[in-house]
Amino acid sequence: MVTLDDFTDDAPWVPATPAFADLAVENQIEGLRLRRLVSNSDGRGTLTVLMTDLHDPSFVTPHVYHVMAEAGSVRAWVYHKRQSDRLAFLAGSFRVVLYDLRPESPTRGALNVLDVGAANPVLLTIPAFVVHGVQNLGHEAAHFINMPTRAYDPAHPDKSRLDRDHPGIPYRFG
Ligand SMILES: Cc1cn([C@H]2C[C@H](O)[C@@H](COP(=O)(O)OP(=O)(O)O[C@H]3O[C@@H](C)C(=O)[C@@H](O)[C@H]3O)O2)c(=O)[nH]c1=O
Repeated sequence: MVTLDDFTDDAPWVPATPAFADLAVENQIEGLRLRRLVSNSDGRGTLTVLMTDLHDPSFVTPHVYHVMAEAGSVRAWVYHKRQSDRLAFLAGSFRVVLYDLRPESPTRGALNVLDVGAANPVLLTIPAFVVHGVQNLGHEAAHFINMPTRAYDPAHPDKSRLDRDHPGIPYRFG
């Protein structure tokens, strides 16, 4: 008869590559943050930590959701007034486009175009009022995770949208 004492405890270990290292973005929009996601892989597959309060008590989330994006699909343009988005891309091939329309921002007018996903696994923090859009560049459905800083309330959805082809934004999704 097996008992709990028959199990072996994992030994303490030190990660070879620290997760969440900050990555630089050219002409980076103020408040935008790009951090490296590190996958631990073995013969069974991979495990990737998307967020943890282990080293930073503020690095937690009240709300997590999964987005399945059809091939070629575009989610644009949108901003939030009360939350930051924290988007985890670690599979597929996505283009994230950000545009700074904040009147007081030191980077007002800046456009950032980021290609992320399996080839560039990142956690992207998008501050409130920063306009953004996400496109699945791949030829099959792909997935990303959002862990915003506030829970989504259907009674008060925090989502402000503009048509993806609006001429006022200097980017066109293909
Ligand atoms: C965000 C959210 C949406 N929903 C519902 C509302 C709607 O029926 C469906 C799709 O929601 P939306 O149209 O708001 O999601 P969408 O426009 O696809 O926005 C997504 O795309 C990227 C670019 C983002 O920036 C995120 O805000 C993410 O929500 O899911 C929830 O039930 N819970 C949630 O937390």
